[in-house]
Amino acid sequence: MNKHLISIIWEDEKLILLDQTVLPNEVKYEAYTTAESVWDAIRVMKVRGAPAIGVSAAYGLYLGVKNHGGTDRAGFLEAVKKTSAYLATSRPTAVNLFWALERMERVAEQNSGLTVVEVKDLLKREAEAIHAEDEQINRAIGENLLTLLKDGMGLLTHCNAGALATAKYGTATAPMYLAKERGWNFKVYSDETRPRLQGSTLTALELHSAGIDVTVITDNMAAVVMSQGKIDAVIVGCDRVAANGDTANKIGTLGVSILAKHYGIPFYVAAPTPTIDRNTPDGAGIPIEERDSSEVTSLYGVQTAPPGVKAYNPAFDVTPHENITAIVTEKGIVHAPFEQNLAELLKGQTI
Ligand SMILES: CSC[C@@H](O)[C@@H](O)C(=O)COP(=O)(O)O
Repeated sequence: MNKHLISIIWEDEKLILLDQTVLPNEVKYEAYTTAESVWDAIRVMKVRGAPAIGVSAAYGLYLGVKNHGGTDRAGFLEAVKKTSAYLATSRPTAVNLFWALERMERVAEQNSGLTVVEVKDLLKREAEAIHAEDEQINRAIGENLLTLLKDGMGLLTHCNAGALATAKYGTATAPMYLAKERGWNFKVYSDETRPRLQGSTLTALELHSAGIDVTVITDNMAAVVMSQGKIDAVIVGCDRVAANGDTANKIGTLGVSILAKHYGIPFYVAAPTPTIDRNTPDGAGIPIEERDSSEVTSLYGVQTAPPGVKAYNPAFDVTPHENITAIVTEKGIVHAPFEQNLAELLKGQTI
């Protein structure tokens, strides 16, 4: 991965984020030192992608309480909960946000016997751990995905479940980076992914700059490349996997899954276990973010639909588990029956 394209850096008590809204034209890093500014970076998608949102929120929580004055432990715990609840309102669909915040809150709760200064330090270390673990998780997902793939295959991906969406490697892109290390050559097709263009501005950028063979297509070309036999497997990321395997991911993923089923192409979901939400029984319970309609009616500030026309902009859709060939986690590959096999995979995991 190009060193200039690291999405999250923690340095000198500052969260440094690569502004993903100006890629691929500009590589701009900004430093964040408050929970409010981190909330805003998540909301406007300067940082985006489920794991990256979780990591950023964890640092945001620490930044939000690190200057809390006084030594009153109950007051400090209250501040942690308040900051966590606030950061949780930044975006609704990626469960990693809530998972990371809950993990941070637990550290404060379970160590309430320590001094405020000590708990602050533990919170910082927990955010750093969440950040570091994400890289290991993604590498393991990549290794597991590689067992399902062969050198020379054509792969299709949607949105950006890449290194930019995570600490490193990405989830859906992890096997692509690992294959490159091994001298394998995949031919990757990246859906452009309207309305925010994560596929062309982010996935194509990071794969292309890593020397991986990537071809951008507009979303409405996925069917034709499949019909031409160019795609051997689809690999996508996820924002939340329900207990029965139904998977929320970037808008358009549902359509890609239907196409893959039609053409008999395996459809793999790359899923870190923190993205699996055992408290949501099925896809109908996953909150779907609806973003401003201007994302649909304009592109880079240029109006592309009649002013005043209605537009609908759900940011995610849910792929039913029937369309999924396998959910590939860092702990192993899960096939149907998903409900049973996901529960088995996560047995004993507390959070
Ligand atoms: C490893 S990232 C997985 C998902 O978060 C990704 O595919 C996606 O849908 C990102 O949506 P975004 O709206 O860009 O945050």
